[in-house]
Amino acid sequence: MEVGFLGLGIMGKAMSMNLLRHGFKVTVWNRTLSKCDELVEHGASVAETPAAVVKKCKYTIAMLSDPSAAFSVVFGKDGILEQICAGKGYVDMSTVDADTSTKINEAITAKGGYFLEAPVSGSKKPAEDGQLVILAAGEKALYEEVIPAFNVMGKKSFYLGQVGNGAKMKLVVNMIMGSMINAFSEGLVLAGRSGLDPSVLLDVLDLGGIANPMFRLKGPTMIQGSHSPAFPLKHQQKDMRLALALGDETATSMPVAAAANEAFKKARSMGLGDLDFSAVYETVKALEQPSQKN
Ligand SMILES: NC(=O)C1=CN([C@@H]2O[C@H](COP(=O)(O)OP(=O)(O)OC[C@H]3O[C@@H](n4cnc5c(N)ncnc54)[C@H](OP(=O)(O)O)[C@@H]3O)[C@@H](O)[C@H]2O)C=CC1
Ligand SMILES: O=CCCC(=O)O
Repeated sequence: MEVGFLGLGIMGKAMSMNLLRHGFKVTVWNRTLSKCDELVEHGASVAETPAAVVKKCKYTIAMLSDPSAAFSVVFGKDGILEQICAGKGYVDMSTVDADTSTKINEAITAKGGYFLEAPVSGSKKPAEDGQLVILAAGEKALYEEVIPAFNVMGKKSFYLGQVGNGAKMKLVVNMIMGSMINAFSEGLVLAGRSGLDPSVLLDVLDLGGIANPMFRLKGPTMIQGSHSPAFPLKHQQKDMRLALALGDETATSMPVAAAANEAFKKARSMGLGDLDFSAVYETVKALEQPSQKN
């Protein structure tokens, strides 16, 4: 199977590498073209523009940073719309909001193409290991045609119906995750300031009812103050912002998520946006220690 792949950031690089490893013919494009070199070493072809990828491939997958990037590769000069036509499919796996996906779907289908949104749960390591959870919605026929690629990139694919449902599911998941990492950060700092060993807290948490892979994976590196990016904090803040907008649309009160978003914004203002989202811990640590006198 031949596929195009747009966007070779942390996730796109790992996902396209996986496709190559499993025998797919992959044509890649990235805004910063030099990032294609490593994929070429592993057998990929390169195209100069998103339009050139679509011209060459029946199916094109994208994994881009945010709604603005997703729009840019579709509607911009040399973008997808210049070549998409009947018989070609476009699969956007970026995390965006339902409105962005809907507008892209309308533009692609107006040209006769097929569209599927397919954001993913799981980070750098699951992407490298082909263990993502894929949240697809849109054209069912396209979903069925690209299942071989999803089976290589992920451990489970959900088909969620109409365009927008994949984006919404992904934002709900990341809203929960963003709130959890904030509560976890506060717990680690509270333990330390209460004279407890945060490492022992990790052991206690891991044996109880709120044990989870995220605490297990991030806890030790957070305690060390190491936040090498797997999921950049700026993207987590984007997801909180989009989830809160979904809360506005549906009149859903989310005070916990709103507070978590403020912490991610604070982290960005401290220059931590390109670090892992676990760096939100540093904002809690940075807050002045309360006076013991009162
Ligand atoms: N990292 C993670 O753990 C996960 C991330 N996601 C989501 O996946 C998407 C990608 O994440 P990730 O790989 O971590 O992000 P990165 O920041 O590592 O990569 C972003 C990619 O988007 C490209 N890009 C950014 N702006 C534009 C633009 N205007 N036009 C064209 N290309 C652009 C970048 O190109 P360039 O190289 O030129 O900058 C790069 O290829 C995001 O939506 C994120 O929320 C989902 C699940 C997990
Ligand atoms: O969007 C990023 C999700 C990261 C994860 O699921 O661990």
